[in-house]
Parts: sequence; structure tokens; C-alpha cells
Amino acid sequence: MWFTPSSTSSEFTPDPDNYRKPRDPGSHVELLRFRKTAFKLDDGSLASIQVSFHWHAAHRSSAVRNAAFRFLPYRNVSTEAFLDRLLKERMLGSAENPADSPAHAAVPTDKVEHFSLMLKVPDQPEDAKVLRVAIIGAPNSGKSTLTNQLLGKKLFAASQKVHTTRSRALGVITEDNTQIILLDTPGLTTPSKAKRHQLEKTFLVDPLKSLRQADLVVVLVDVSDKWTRGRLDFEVLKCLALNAGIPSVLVLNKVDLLKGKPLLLDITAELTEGVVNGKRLKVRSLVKPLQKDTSEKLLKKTSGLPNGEMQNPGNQLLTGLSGEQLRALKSRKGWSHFKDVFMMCATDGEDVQTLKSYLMAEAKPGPWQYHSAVLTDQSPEDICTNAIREKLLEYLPQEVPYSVTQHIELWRETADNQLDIAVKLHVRKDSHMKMVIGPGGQLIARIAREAGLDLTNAFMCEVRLKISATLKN
Ligand SMILES: Nc1nc2c(ncn2[C@@H]2O[C@H](COP(=O)(O)OP(=O)(O)OP(=O)(O)O)[C@@H](O)[C@H]2O)c(=O)[nH]1
Repeated sequence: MWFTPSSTSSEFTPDPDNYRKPRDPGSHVELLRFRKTAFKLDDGSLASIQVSFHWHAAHRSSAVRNAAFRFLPYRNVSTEAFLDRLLKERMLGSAENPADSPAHAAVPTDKVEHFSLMLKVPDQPEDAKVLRVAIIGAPNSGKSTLTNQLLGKKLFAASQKVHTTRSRALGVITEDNTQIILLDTPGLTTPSKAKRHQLEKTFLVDPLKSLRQADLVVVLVDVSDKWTRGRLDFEVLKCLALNAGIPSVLVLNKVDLLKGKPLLLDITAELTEGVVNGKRLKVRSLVKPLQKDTSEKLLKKTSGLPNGEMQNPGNQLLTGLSGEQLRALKSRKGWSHFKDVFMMCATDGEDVQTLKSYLMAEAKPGPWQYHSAVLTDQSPEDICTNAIREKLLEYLPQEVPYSVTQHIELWRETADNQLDIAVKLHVRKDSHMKMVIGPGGQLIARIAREAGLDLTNAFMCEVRLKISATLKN
């Protein structure tokens, strides 16, 4: 968090030249509310932002009859310090127009508004470009962290525990004429592990579904894990083999945790089989790069299709890979068809900016899928439960957080632009209950405070989150 909302929040009369009108020329609009919220910066100074205003559209569809549209807010920056901050922070997007960056856009707090925004016709320019990116990798490789950093906003839960992400969700970056759709997926797992950990079917199906829709696959590997970094996760390899026609890039993540950086070259050589973008790597390597024809034969064997030929993923996914293909794949440690390799720290803004620029450049002419105000397809309630789930996973030991379920009891926007949320946690065991509450109620209060701050950032309004817990077997 780089700012904390102060309690000062006021309504005021808008200057008509000072807000952005909707691009839909036919719609009759009427300004309903216009708010200004003050924020306290780290240096103690105050800045104000126009956080939201609502339009009443005359030609509403029946699905949104009772809802007012909320358009991408235009913001006024009232202190130099704040403007300075915006311009300096690279992850916040275009310095020319910081107000347009995703970090400053709000997710609707109302699920009907969210739904209507998802259905809204994209406001695309004539030269629109688009890229659908599937981010896949083993559990805990940093997929959600990377997605949040690319978005410049924390909308996806990320924790040190595996299986933080329960189902597929998307994040949308829209800048200038380009829309990048990020498909965040649960960590790839096997049917037997899914059964053992009582994981939903989404864990098995969602990554494959995401892949089918992608123009580019980003494979994330945690290089700080010495047990897994030497070879690509078998489930990842299977996904790549099933979708060999979709370009893919390798991202070696968590390089900040790696002491010996030269090791990165060895890891790269292993995971790419010594070939990137059809060219042999010129690095000292533990493995001998595969001969080009051998590598092509292997691809043929594992995908069951001629090298480079686009396959029918739907059919492949239904039938899976044959026994022979799976055996051939098992003998492989890496994938020789990555287009590029990135080494990065997903928590570092500069590294992520490099990848973001690459994705922007990879976008191809095509229609946007979403309106530019869409940041994610997650409903406001899902964002809330995921934020709480993240803290539960972070602070509760071992398997305890996985058995806690949530029930939203109150969701109310107040007239002073605050959002009141009350969530009840259902805990299965008495011993777990004590852990969730913590000594003197400290832990549950901490979880409410921290999740509340994340939601304030996501919704760009002050969120008052109350969490209680009850025993439910
Ligand atoms: N030091 C360091 N930590 C990172 C980096 N990227 C991610 N992490 C941490 O790694 C942990 C796992 O990150 P997630 O983003 O939740 O990983 P995920 O792949 O989405 O995990 P699942 O939901 O289990 O599939 C979190 O504690 C992150 O803060 C990085 O580059 N460096």
C-alpha cells in the first residue's frame, strides 16, 4: 500500500469540464453523484482524488434496470507530491495520463454494476490490438503475484501456501490501443493430488481451458526451489505438448532468492533443452542441447502432430495424450519451443515492466474483448473472499486455513462512499477456532485490517471490514 485513506471524504459539485463523458454518443446521461476523497500520503501530506461518479443511462438493458453505470473515474490530483509519486511509479502505467492506468481504476463494489460492466460493449479504437495470455506453472510459482504486478493492482490472492488460487480468473490491462487479457489459473496439479487435497474440479480443468483461449502461454518456474527447478513440472509439459501450436515463453521467477546467479544459465539450458526460438543457446550448460532433428522428433511424438502445426486442442484435451506420448514426455526435462526466456522477480516493478512491454509488443490487431474499464472478471464478493482467504493462508498453520469457509453477511455502500462488509468464518474444529481468533482476538482483527486495506485499494473507497467466526461442523 502506498497510501492510506484518511477519514476525510466529501461530496462536492462537479465542474462539467472536469469529468470524462462516456464514449457512447447515443446515450443520454445524467450525473448523479460526484465524490472527492482525501488520502494521506506516506510523507504526511494530503492529496485528493475524485474516486467515482455515477451516470444514469437512459437506454439501459433490462439486466441492469436498477443499476447506475459507473464509468472509469477521472481524478484530480491536488498536491504536487502526489502527482510526483504517480509519475515516478513505473508500474502505475502511462506517465502521460496516470489517471488512465489500471492502478487507479476501481473495481465496482456492486455486483450488478460489475456484471453490467462485463457485458458492456468494448470502447475500442479502430486500430485495436489484443493478446490473451495464459499464465501457467506449478503451485506457488508466483502466478498471482505476477498477475497483480502486471495489473498494477492487487486483485488476486497470493500466499506462501500452495493452492491459494482456487479457480480461473482474468485480469485486463487496457493501455492506449492495446488490451492484454491475463488468464490466471490455479497451480497445475494431478487428479490424484487433487483428490488427496480435496481440490475442486476447477484445479484440473481451468488451466487447460485457459490455455485453449490463449495467444501466448507464459510458463512460470520458481527458481528458488532447488527440488523442482531442474525440470519443468510434468503437468506443465503436458499442457505445452497439448497446445504446441500456441507460442510460449519461459519466465524464471524469484531470481532474488537465488544466491548463485550463474545457476540461472544452467536452469535455462535444462528447461529449454538448450534451444530458444529455434536457436541453440550459447551458454555453459549441464545438458547437451538436443539436436534439432531429435527435438523435433520428440515434439512430434509428444504432441502427436507435425512440428509447429496448430492442433485441435479441444479434441486433444478430451482424448488426452496416448501412453506412448506420455512416456516420451516423461523423458523430457524441458521444452525446446519457447520463444523467449525472462529472468525476473515478480515482486519487482522494473522486471515486471520489461515483461509487460514484451506482452504489449506481442499484441496483434484484433477486437478488444472487454470495455476498457474492466480490470477483472472476479465479482466484488469474490475479491473480498479471496483477500480474506489470502490472509488466512498466510497466518494460519498447515492445513487449518483450507477448512475455513466464508459467508458474507453484510455488503452495504454508505452515503459517504464507504463500504461496510461483514464476513462470518465457519470453522470446523474448536482447536482451529482458537487459532483463527488468536490471543485476545488479535489475529482475526489483523486479518480484517489487512484484508480491508487490500479491498480499499481494489475498490478505491474506504472499506470497513468486520470478520467474526463461528464453529460449524
Ligand atoms: N521473493 C520472491 N517471492 C515471490 C516472488 N514471486 C512470488 N513470490 C511469493 O511466492 C508466494 C507464492 O506466490 P503466488 O503468486 O501465490 O503463487 P501462485 O503460483 O499463484 O500459487 P498458487 O495459487 O498456489 O498456484 C507468495 O508468498 C509470493 O509473495 C518473487 O519473485 N520473489
